[in-house]
Amino acid sequence: MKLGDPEIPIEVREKQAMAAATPVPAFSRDEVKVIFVLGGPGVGKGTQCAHLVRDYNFVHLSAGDLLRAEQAREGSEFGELISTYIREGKIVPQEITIALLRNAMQDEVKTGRTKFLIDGFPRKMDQAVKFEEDVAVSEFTLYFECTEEVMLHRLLKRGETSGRADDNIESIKKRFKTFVETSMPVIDYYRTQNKVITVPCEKTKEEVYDLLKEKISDRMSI
Ligand SMILES: Nc1ncnc2c1ncn2[C@@H]1O[C@H](COP(=O)(O)OP(=O)(O)OP(=O)(O)O)[C@@H](O)[C@H]1O
Ligand SMILES: O=c1ccn([C@@H]2O[C@H](COP(=O)(O)O)[C@@H](O)[C@H]2O)c(=O)[nH]1
Ligand SMILES: [Mg+2]
Repeated sequence: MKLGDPEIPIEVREKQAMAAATPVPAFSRDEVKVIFVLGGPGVGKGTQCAHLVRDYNFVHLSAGDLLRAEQAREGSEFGELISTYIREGKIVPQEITIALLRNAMQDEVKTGRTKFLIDGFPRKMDQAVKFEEDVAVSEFTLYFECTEEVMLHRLLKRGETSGRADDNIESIKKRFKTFVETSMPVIDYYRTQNKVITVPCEKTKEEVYDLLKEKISDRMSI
């Protein structure tokens, strides 16, 4: 049976037509530029993204922030699930996170903003594959690197005021484990494609940003 075949029920033909009309991925590399921002918990991804937004007019989409907003949204059917996954340092099923990212990107593209820093995503191989198939192909990945000792110190300090349910020692240990076991393979995967720019993050925020700018200076015309 072919698309449009009159033997196929009308509802099925309508669905086929809609699927055929939706481009895959939703945004081409001409329409949007996507940079993934990865690194261990508390390494400074959000901090460095804020600098890039200030200086280069990127849209900063933190997958964690989008999940926290969805968790807090009244009437969300995923609120409890997200809350549990975040506390346990586990990766929320990709369908939820990708839908949130896709919607947020669509809103921005409508207003003409097309350069995205996607922070803290993809954290698991299935997310990487599905996002690039369905939403957009990334230009490259920024990988912020630091020792666990330094990250732990930063997270515990942030936890004094952040109010985040996962800035406590039990959750932090679980987040580190998830990062090593589940997220590092994503970085390794993009490394095999020569799409990773690694930035050491032990120094001060300003020193890290100077190094970051140096490392991406030839990519900022995107
Ligand atoms: N280079 C740095 N030196 C010292 N403190 C830093 C540095 N970079 C970030 N911080 C601080 O460390 C904490 C974590 O930074 P940030 O929130 O940017 O990390 P993150 O990678 O986005 O964390 P998460 O993975 O939990 O979202 C914040 O309190 C931030 O102010
Ligand atoms: O793609 C993602 C990104 C994040 N999560 C969950 O959110 C927390 C917090 O993320 P931050 O980037 O540290 O703000 C993370 O530990 C995961 O539980 C996710 O599931 N999927
Ligand atoms: Mg963050």
